[in-house]
Amino acid sequence: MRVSLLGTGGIGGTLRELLAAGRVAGCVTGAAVGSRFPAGAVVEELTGSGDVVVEAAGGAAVRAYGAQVLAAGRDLVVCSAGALADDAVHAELDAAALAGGARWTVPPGAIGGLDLLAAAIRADGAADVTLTTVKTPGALGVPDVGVVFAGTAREAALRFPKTANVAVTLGLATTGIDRVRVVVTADPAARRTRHEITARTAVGEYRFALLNDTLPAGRTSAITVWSVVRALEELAARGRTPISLKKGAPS
Ligand SMILES: NC(=O)C1=CN([C@@H]2O[C@H](COP(=O)(O)OP(=O)(O)OC[C@H]3O[C@@H](n4cnc5c(N)ncnc54)[C@H](OP(=O)(O)O)[C@@H]3O)[C@@H](O)[C@H]2O)C=CC1
Ligand SMILES: O=C([O-])CC(=O)C(=O)O
Repeated sequence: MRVSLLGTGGIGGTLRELLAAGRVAGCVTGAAVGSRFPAGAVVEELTGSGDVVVEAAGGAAVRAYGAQVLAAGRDLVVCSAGALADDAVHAELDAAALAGGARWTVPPGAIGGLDLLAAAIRADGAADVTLTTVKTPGALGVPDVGVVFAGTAREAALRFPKTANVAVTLGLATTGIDRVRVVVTADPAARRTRHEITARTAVGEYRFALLNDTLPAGRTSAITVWSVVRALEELAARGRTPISLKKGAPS
């Protein structure tokens, strides 16, 4: 499977190295496009030599190119899940995927436990899901310390468009981005990014604590790269059948 990369920063650049080194089973490098690539030629470059495109370039890139990639019949792995806090973007990707006969998916990225939570919320009864995130003020882009945000996952994505992707991913996988509660704390002493997910469901109570090393730039959890690797390997093994989550909530 040929993998094209939209974004060549922390995630995309590392993926490019892993693909070149043969570290992604069943996958080879397609195109790699950074922000200086001529905008009018991006989609052709990505789709011309890729069966699947990994977006690791930010919400604006999802909006600009995501639907075009899908409409061209190429699968899309979306890292910048925060863009999906805009329902119109979500609907646009769905429509383009239908038109192009392609699939799009959001890998778990910097969090986990979503398979269990997506199962548990299907049981009859109420479910409360909360994400508590601790990052450095620098990673969050805030001057303050302590609790800097409390609200829904959708609100978190609006407040932190570059660094609340996991909130939206959790929302999509579970009770929805308007129901999942998010608390964000800025801690200058945080040596790792901490995400804690707690869920009370009809069939049990769950707590996942994730302590992630970051990529050198200090914001993105390194595990995100490996989450994409796993998603790509599964896509390759299953002939581009999507296996990661997009929407875990029952429809
Ligand atoms: N789902 C998850 O769990 C996680 C998601 N993320 C998200 O993944 C995305 C990538 O993260 P990361 O790699 O750390 O980010 P970086 O900032 O390190 O890299 C982003 C890359 O995208 C490029 N880029 C920006 N705009 C465009 C564009 N319009 N067209 C093509 N390339 C573009 C940048 O180019 P240039 O350097 O020239 O500006 C840069 O190479 C971010 O949106 C981030 O928020 C991050 C962590 C976890
Ligand atoms: O959700 C995000 O944008 C990124 C994040 O928290 C992480 O990498 O741990």
